[in-house]
Amino acid sequence: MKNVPCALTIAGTDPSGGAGIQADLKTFQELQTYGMSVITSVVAQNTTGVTSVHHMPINMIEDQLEAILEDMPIHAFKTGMIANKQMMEIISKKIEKLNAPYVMDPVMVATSGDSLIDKEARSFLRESLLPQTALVTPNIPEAEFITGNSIETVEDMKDAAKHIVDHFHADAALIKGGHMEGEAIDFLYDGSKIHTFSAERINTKNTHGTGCTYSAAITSYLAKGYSIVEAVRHSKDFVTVAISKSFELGNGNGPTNHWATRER
Ligand SMILES: Nc1ncnc2c1ncn2[C@@H]1O[C@H](COP(=O)(O)OP(=O)(O)OP(=O)(O)O)[C@@H](O)[C@H]1O
Ligand SMILES: Cc1ncc(COP(=O)(O)O)c(N)n1
Repeated sequence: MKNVPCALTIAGTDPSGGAGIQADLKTFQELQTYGMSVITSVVAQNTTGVTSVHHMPINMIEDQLEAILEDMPIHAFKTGMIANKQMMEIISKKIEKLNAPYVMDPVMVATSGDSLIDKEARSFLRESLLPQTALVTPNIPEAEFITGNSIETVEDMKDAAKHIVDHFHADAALIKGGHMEGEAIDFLYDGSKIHTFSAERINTKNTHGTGCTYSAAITSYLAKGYSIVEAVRHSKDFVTVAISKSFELGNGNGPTNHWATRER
């Protein structure tokens, strides 16, 4: 079979299968996109939190990227957890060669509250990687860090989306409202217009990996050639169904159900 959409994730791992590389590959597979992965860090974690982290040596990250670049087509790619500035520098150097829409999930802190990237990396992400993105998908605390402004209302969320595009030169910004009260409402600014995506809030604690799953779904749709607005629209449905049918597994925040859309 030729002309299969191919998507790449560059991220950390989750052996419990709900977040990181594992969530991304499950999502790519569900959306019939050929999935590939570059591992930045091996993270010992589960639904209750992170116990330890082992960072890949920088040359291993570079070699993994080169192995794919030399041999495989890439129609869209995403980044998740990139723990330090040295990793970001090597990824930044390859973006031109990757030559495909870049979706950044600016992962900083896990649902469990554990910090996943260091302070220097947060600044590098904002100053150097963000301007190269087709879309960035911060949750509220991440958007607050990027803009330096506090976000309390939906108007603040819309302002943050505009601020990220206008000042940090992402092509588009999607501010996710999972951490707000009430409706699960997200705002996308694409440089010309604010688009609103909303869903009823599902009463569950099982939200481990929602951000990873959402950005992986968007990457799949971009690999298939959808516009940013249509990719976000379909992915919002995908993540909402995955949360509504989430698994009661583990003792902490359980994982979402990546195959839920199939059964609808
Ligand atoms: N309880 C919920 N019910 C319905 N939708 C939700 C719920 N929680 C989060 N969402 C939606 O899930 C998507 C991910 O949003 P969220 O703000 O939780 O991202 P995140 O914080 O990056 O995720 P994570 O929890 O994986 O770190 C968004 O579309 C958000 O609106
Ligand atoms: C490797 C990795 N990447 C990202 C997350 C964030 O996901 P969540 O906030 O849902 O735990 C995570 N826990 N682990």
